[in-house]
Amino acid sequence: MTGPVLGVIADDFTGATDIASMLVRGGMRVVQTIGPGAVPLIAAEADAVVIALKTRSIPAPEAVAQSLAALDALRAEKIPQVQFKYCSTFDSTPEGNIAPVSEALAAALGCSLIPHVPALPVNGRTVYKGHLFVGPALLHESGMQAHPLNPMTDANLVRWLGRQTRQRIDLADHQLLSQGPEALLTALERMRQAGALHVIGDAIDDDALSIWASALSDYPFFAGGSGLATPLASRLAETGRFAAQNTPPGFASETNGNTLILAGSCSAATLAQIEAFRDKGGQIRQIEPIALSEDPKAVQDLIDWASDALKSGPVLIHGSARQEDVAAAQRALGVGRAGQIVEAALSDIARSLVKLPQTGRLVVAGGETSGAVVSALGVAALRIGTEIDPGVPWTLALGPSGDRITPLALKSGNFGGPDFFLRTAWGNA
Ligand SMILES: Nc1ncnc2c1ncn2[C@@H]1O[C@H](COP(=O)(O)OP(=O)(O)OP(=O)(O)O)[C@@H](O)[C@H]1O
Ligand SMILES: O=C(O)[C@@H](O)C(=O)CO
Repeated sequence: MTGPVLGVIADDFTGATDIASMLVRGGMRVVQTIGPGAVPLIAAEADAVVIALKTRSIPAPEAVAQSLAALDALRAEKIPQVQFKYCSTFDSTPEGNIAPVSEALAAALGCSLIPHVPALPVNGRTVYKGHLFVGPALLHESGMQAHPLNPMTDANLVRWLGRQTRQRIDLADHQLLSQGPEALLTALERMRQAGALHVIGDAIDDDALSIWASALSDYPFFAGGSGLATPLASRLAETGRFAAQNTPPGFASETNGNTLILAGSCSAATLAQIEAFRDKGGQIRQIEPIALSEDPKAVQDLIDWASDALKSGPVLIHGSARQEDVAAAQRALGVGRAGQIVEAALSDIARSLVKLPQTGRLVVAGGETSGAVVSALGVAALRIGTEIDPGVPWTLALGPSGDRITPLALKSGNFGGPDFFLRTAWGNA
């Protein structure tokens, strides 16, 4: 029982912290690295290593190259089991990147079957007969059909993945799962022998995920969301692969100073969390990309305001805006530039404020936003601590030589309850 038993390659930053948190729930000590560079530095202290990449929306050949480099880092640590983690809403386009990346990783590992388990029931993402639901709605009627980068216009995952590959795709459906892990394993082997490379897995609840976890506990490679992580970790502990721990570190309470929240996500969940913070009388400012593009000094003004405001309480700064305001900014500046202006401003604010004694901890909302802020702060790795809400843990951000940067929470846009910011700002998180 030495060294990590599971390695994860995640296609975005908040998705990486999501699965890292789910593995902690299952009793694992988990570290997350930003890219593969810090893996040799930190892997030895963990049961699972999660490598965060930013490959979800880049061209497939680049995503494949970066994912293979991450796999090399995991193999150098002799980690026996690997998951490719993608979004529980299967975020991808007809070009990829789920099929190209998973196929390249499977080939490098000598695996001829790729089980996919995207479901995350705790956050409402379930798969039935190969169709992905978000809460009560089919994926393509859930709002995801209007996603700016990867509009998800078909809930049938076998069909959707089929647009990304010529390989055969089979379905392991709910009825098969109900026969238990042995029957599932036998069926997977039969599908492999019949020529399938990919198998989309149903899972409508945590019981189904436990069956998947039992069936896959000896599989060297599989792909999917973070839902499988807790039951898999429990299964690996039960079978003696690592010694489970029950008390993850609570990094947020280790510092004085107030919470700084930076939000770039424009998701419904994040907008509601911002309103709850405002209703509670929290100190709050909005940044607007059009105004910023005309007055670059505005960022410094905000930094000056926030460094003072943080002395008396938590602060929230958001680019996040309603769809019509985002659309207006995108029309004026272009989609890419509008986003970059917000990301650059939030990154500058984080860089300036994080080192002040009045800043006790940092919360960032949104995957792209988190990627920008984490890069600006020079974060190389995160130790994963207690869970705030499903898929969102407190972490301790470390620099390239293991130096402490700040307690940090990275929140996927749609994750967290309405009081998420309140709890990170005023405690009980
Ligand atoms: N007012 C605004 N106008 C235009 N773009 C904005 C505005 N506010 C934020 N943005 C941009 O919108 C994008 C939001 O993406 P991000 O990945 O951070 O959130 P998300 O998609 O909700 O999160 P996740 O990927 O975790 O689901 C960022 O690039 C951000 O800079
Ligand atoms: O799987 C999820 O839903 C999240 O971890 C994520 O990747 C959101 O972008």
